[in-house]
Amino acid sequence: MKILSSSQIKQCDSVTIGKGISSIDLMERAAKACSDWIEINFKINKGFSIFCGNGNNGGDGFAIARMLYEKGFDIDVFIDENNFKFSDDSKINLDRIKKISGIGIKGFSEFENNRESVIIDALFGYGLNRELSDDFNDLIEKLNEIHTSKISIDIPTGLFADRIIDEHSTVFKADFTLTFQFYKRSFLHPETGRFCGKIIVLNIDLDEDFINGTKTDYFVIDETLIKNIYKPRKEFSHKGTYGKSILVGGSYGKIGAVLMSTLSALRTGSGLTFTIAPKCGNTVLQSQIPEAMFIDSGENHINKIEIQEKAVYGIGPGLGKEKETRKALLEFLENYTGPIVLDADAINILAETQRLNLIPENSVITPHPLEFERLFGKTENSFEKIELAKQKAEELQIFIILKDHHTAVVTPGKKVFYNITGNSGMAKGGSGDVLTGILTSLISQRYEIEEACIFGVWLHGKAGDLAAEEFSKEAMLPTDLINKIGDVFKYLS
Ligand SMILES: NC(=O)C1=CN([C@@H]2O[C@H](COP(=O)(O)OP(=O)(O)OC[C@H]3O[C@@H](n4cnc5c(N)ncnc54)[C@H](O)[C@@H]3O)[C@@H](O)[C@H]2O)[C@@H](O)CC1
Ligand SMILES: [K+]
Repeated sequence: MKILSSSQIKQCDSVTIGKGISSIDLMERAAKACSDWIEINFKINKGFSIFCGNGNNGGDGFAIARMLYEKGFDIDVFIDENNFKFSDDSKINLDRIKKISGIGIKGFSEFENNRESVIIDALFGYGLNRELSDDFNDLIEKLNEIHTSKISIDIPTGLFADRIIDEHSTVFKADFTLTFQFYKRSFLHPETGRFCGKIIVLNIDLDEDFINGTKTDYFVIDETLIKNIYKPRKEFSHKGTYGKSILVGGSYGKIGAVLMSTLSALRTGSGLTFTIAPKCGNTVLQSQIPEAMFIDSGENHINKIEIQEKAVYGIGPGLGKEKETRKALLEFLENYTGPIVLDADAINILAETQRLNLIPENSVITPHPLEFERLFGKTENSFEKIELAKQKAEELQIFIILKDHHTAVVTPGKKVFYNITGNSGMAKGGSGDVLTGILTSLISQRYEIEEACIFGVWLHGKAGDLAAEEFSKEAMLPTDLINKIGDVFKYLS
């Protein structure tokens, strides 16, 4: 799914309006999508306090008020008593509710939290273009202190669609954000996304030709995209059809890391799977994963990485940074040109030796925020981090998978794909090792690298979501996630 900027969304709204639907009817469609969703999901709540601004976001609020009232809910609407200048469509919808005697319309200052009503924020949407005034800040701070369910329409008021906010900004803190047609970038970054609660994207049939023809660097990985990428296994095939994955890692005390990568590669469908690890890992690897072949290298840490033909390497899990291991990695990179997945200590070694130029083109690196910083330096915030990642991905012609709550795949063509599967139960040592195995396996099965990255992060998160469902976020382990990979493939096929 494309992510458009606020000015592109505005244009998209205008183009849609230019092609036959009036703006007031488009607002009606948007409000209907919201009120239908609210009716289904807030059945047991009787009352709603709806805070409306003066622009079209407020207009949505007035129309939602009318529709929820018609569905039998108690409604109070609150408006800015110091500003009676409304946008045209907002004014029409305000006039419509003025005719309904059962809907109370009051000033913001008249709001008293004297009943258990759900609060709906229709103050500002994508039209916000400057910091909020003190009056709005005070109102939002007051609303944020109230313990009741809160819903934002389109965007939590105080957030901009596609940029960072000052860290002291006041923002409405929603439990649900009902947003129209597109994710907004700010929903996907940690500094701003924390205000959105659960995000519900409501389709309001904006003009498809405009959306298809609009250029953007930013995308959300959705199931439509995944279903286009996923290649079901062919019946007439053999193990050679599904490639050769070689997982390289492990050191004394950290054999589990490469074990999990290897197992993940197998569970993702790799045809032939090898592990290069030090001898101390032989017994555990061979007994835990009889399907994988073991190639030893060193006693307690890797001292050589053998080059094999037609293989895809995933290097780094549990690797350690011993002098001999560093040398082995650099030597390997000097002599190998195929795509590689580099993670964990492989990334740290490259950062410390500043040998990033050795990474073959079209390789994948999977840094978490701290590893990214070691590689490319500090940034002020996560929006800047994405921009720096785009620049580096292009410069080095590699794919950067920036691991975070919403992991982002950054391509050498400077496209950014945000992942929305996954959960905080995956914030545990070992999850990254699983991702390395999945990615290596998908690339070895001849998925295009970009597709492998997109599919890999989605699959990893989805398996994590299934593991959390069964075991809880607290108790789930990366090995539980590996055991759920099969269920994700079943879900897809
Ligand atoms: N026909 C359309 O264009 C549709 C618009 N929709 C709604 O309309 C919203 C966008 O509406 P608008 O463009 O009217 O904008 P908003 O309602 O978000 O903001 C209203 C106006 O307030 C002003 N403003 C910006 N920052 C301010 C600040 N800090 N303090 C005070 N005033 C400020 C701006 O002039 C802005 O246009 C969307 O988020 C969505 O909710 C939906 O109804 C779908 C269709
Ligand atoms: K809003």
